[in-house]
Amino acid sequence: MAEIHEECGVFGVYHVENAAMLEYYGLHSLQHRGQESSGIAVSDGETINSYKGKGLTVDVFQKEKLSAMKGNTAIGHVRYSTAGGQEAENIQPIVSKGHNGCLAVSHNGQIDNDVELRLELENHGAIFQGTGDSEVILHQIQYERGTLLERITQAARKLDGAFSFLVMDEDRIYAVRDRYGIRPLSYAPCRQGYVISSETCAFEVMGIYESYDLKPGEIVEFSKDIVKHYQYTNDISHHMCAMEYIYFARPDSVVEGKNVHTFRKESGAVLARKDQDLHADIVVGVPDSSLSAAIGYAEESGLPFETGLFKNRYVGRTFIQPTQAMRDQSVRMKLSPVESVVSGKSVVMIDDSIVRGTTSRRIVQLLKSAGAKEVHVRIASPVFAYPCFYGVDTSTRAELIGARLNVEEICDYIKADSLRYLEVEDMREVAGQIGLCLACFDGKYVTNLYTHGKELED
Ligand SMILES: O=P(O)(O)OC[C@H]1O[C@H](OP(=O)(O)OP(=O)(O)O)[C@H](O)[C@@H]1O
Ligand SMILES: NC(=O)CC[C@H](N)C(=O)O
Ligand code: SF4
Ligand SMILES: [Mg+2]
Repeated sequence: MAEIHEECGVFGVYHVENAAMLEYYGLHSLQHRGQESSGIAVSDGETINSYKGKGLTVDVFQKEKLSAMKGNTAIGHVRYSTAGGQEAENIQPIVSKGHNGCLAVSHNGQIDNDVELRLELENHGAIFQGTGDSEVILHQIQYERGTLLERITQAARKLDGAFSFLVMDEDRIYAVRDRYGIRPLSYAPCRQGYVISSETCAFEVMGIYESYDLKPGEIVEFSKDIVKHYQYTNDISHHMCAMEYIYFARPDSVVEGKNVHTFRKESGAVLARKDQDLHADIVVGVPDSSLSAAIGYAEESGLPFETGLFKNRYVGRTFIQPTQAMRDQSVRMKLSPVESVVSGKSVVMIDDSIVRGTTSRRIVQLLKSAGAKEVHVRIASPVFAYPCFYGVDTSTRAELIGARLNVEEICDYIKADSLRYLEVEDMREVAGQIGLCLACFDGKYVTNLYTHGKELED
């Protein structure tokens, strides 16, 4: 794979009038998790209708479309593909119409034994529409026997990897989380029903401030206006994706009880404590995802937090651009130094991560060309050296600068006066009781990688 992408977002609405409209607002709040495609499936109690398309939620859905999608139960999805391409067949929710009714599935994460399960299902006669891993979830549920809950339970036990997914039939929604707790999934009461979301920021826009997280290995059933909890396995662990806190999630989201902005601020404070001997004038964060960490660094060090970089909000996330030339151009279009702020100053520049080094290298150059005397780069995460197999579309190991160069060499490459990262142990300290997946930093994958493991050799 040649790109790094973000993740997907899932959102469900159970038993709320005009579910499609609420679903739209939910997906819009999760847009930062995936911008490739957007889709909504609505149940009117008798059948499931879906509509999906490429692009942002606001572009795919118009008011007329949403008003025509009648029903009070819905699931939706915003996607960044990690398995299977961007073709229409892979856009979610994936819907099936079988002899026993309709089913729709929305998935965030990555099924790592997808190749093995797909082969087995095909050998039993399954005909897949697309090439993605998420369709395996739907087929596996259809393949099992018993009630829908029994079929989901059996399927969840066979799926390995990272998954937070929603399954909807004509009158129920099931929310399911993998046994390792890698991807977030929360739910909250909403009017006479419930809403379910990858991130809690989607609840806040609905005026909902109290929500609950699914536990690893849990299935939560929303039916007959009540919530029922089932544990499909007791073989569980807690490995919440550290990158959710570092980069992906919105700062106003609460993940596993911890606010993302607070996590980032505390990470910045840890960086500052390691810099007792550094004499600098100002702290500048790379907008937007590093601003919380920069505020934390400034507070801890006593240095002023300054807006030394201005971001043009209409340029998307840069590390999703397919070629290096496009990435370079995007960083240039996106960020401008504020000369009057940085000129003649020794700057501590905080970013959340270095992936290929494009952003840091360009920004150091921008700050220096605007007159910065020194630029000390501080990264609020450890060295990113291993690809992710859990729902984040990363480069091959060779494309990650942290896999090829040591910290001193990276510092030379980005032409900084000094460079410091956080350590894996620092992330654990900030997370406290919350168990983290840190595999992209330490290479300690929490699951078997099956056929995907060979990508580590690329
Ligand atoms: O080393 P690189 O390959 O350049 O990637 C690292 C950069 O990519 C991300 O920002 P991005 O510009 O994607 O999005 P953001 O505006 O949300 O921070 C991240 O926050 C780093 O700034
Ligand atoms: N980023 C994600 O969570 C993507 C989900 C799924 N693996 C897909 O490619 O559609
Ligand atoms: S490998 Fe990294 S990005 Fe992937 S789930 Fe683990 S912490 Fe998150
Ligand atoms: Mg950034």
